[in-house]
Amino acid sequence: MVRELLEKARELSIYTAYNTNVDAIVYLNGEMVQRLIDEFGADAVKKRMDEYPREINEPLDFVARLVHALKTGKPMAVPLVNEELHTWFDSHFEYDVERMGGQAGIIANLLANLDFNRVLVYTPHLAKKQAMMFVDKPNLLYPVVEKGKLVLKHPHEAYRENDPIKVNRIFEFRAGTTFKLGNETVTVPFSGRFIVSARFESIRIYTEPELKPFLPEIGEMSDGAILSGYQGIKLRYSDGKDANHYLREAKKDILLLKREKDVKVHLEFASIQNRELRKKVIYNLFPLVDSVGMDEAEIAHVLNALGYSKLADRIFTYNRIEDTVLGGKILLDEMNLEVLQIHTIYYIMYITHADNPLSEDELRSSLELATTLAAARASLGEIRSPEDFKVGLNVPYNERGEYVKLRFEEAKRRLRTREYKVVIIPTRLVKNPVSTVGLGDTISAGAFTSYLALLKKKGTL
Ligand SMILES: Nc1ncnc2c1ncn2[C@@H]1O[C@H](COP(=O)(O)OP(=O)(O)O)[C@@H](O)[C@H]1O
Ligand SMILES: O=P(O)(O)OC[C@H]1O[C@](O)(CO)[C@@H](O)[C@@H]1O
Ligand SMILES: [Mg+2]
Repeated sequence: MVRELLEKARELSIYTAYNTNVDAIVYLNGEMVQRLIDEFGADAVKKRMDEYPREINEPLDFVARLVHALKTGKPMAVPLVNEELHTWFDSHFEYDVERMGGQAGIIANLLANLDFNRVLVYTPHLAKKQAMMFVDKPNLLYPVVEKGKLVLKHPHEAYRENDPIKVNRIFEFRAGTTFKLGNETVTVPFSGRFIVSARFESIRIYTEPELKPFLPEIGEMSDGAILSGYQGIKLRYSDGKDANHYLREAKKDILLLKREKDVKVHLEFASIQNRELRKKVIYNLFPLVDSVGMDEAEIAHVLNALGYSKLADRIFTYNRIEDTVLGGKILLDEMNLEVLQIHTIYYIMYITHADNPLSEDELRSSLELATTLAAARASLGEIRSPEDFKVGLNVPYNERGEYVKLRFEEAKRRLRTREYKVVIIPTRLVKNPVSTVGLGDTISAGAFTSYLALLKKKGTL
């Protein structure tokens, strides 16, 4: 069933924008964390953890937020705003791997390798190094404007020498890693990643003015669009531009994509530390898109920005299904989304209104496809061909799978869910993943494209 669904999804053409970067990955072990804590002293680290810096301005901010992420085992991302820290990072870490990062980049490579009909990827900054991180597949194209016309080229042929390049540092951590924080012994509860996201002036999230008039044409030639990277917008820039400017442009982009045809748009949410910016992204963009995807830390942050701080704290601390369903319902209704997808370490959930054309079984099969793809990527590091999907089918559901289903049935009984379709599946969880960064993007790409394929089968796309 999921295999056939993947076949169907592969017939689609997808547009994806905006963010790409280089992910420089470090695999953390206990000694490395211990050295960092010892360098600054446990007391200083704890004090800074209490202050909870939302940006990385100096090394101690990084160590404090990293240790906090390790204690909770939650996927977190914190912006690096001080360019001078590159030297500090480079003197402290050797990068084990460099690979394509950014939702748009990861999703483009994934869908291209799965042999989708066509994957059109747009990123406003395409330096040669970045371009070369795109896979060499003929179905992967980048839009350029030549002599007033839209031309589609492979990213390898479309790079611009002088474009800036953005490097994010990814710290992969594994469940069971231990270290001491003063008298306390910390054991990392879940595997995941901590992202130090580069946030510098030179990187902007937008569509170049020459390309913008072609967005309706791009929308028309696509079955769906997956947009992400808004977390990279800064509140203010030294040239006087601000987040309001970029968000207004982002809204125009979505409306332009939908102008000739109501192409379905999925927004992949990512962590936004700054509450003001988070709120702006949610209020400006969520009402314009059809589908949103995010992880458990992100739904908690979103609900917090919408004023549901108690519920947000509960989700962040306990990750209870009942709270996530409640939070999901609130978000679906307040933003009037068609579909909301939440991925967590133990389960993935869809929430739609009751009039969604897909049945609960169909929605579940879309999530099955998503977790199977993520399991394949976690096992292999990369999905290089449609055949790799099979690897995911051999990964068992996580050990809490039955418990997840039980708690979900309980939650459904307790909460009013008649006006909604809520479905949940346990994740297929790889014990020793090659890496975890990008697994959420993989889930969302698999979920959204299979959702579209199912709509198409029903004649409602
Ligand atoms: N070891 C693993 N095996 C399979 N799936 C995993 C594994 N670890 C995490 N996942 C899935 O990946 C998701 C991570 O998503 P997210 O936090 O959005 O990551 P990213 O933003 O880096 O893509 C988790 O919610 C979980 O469903
Ligand atoms: O917020 P940024 O800096 O665009 O980075 C997004 C990060 O999220 C990922 O796309 C994973 O979801 C990473 O590859 C990347 O480093
Ligand atoms: Mg994510």
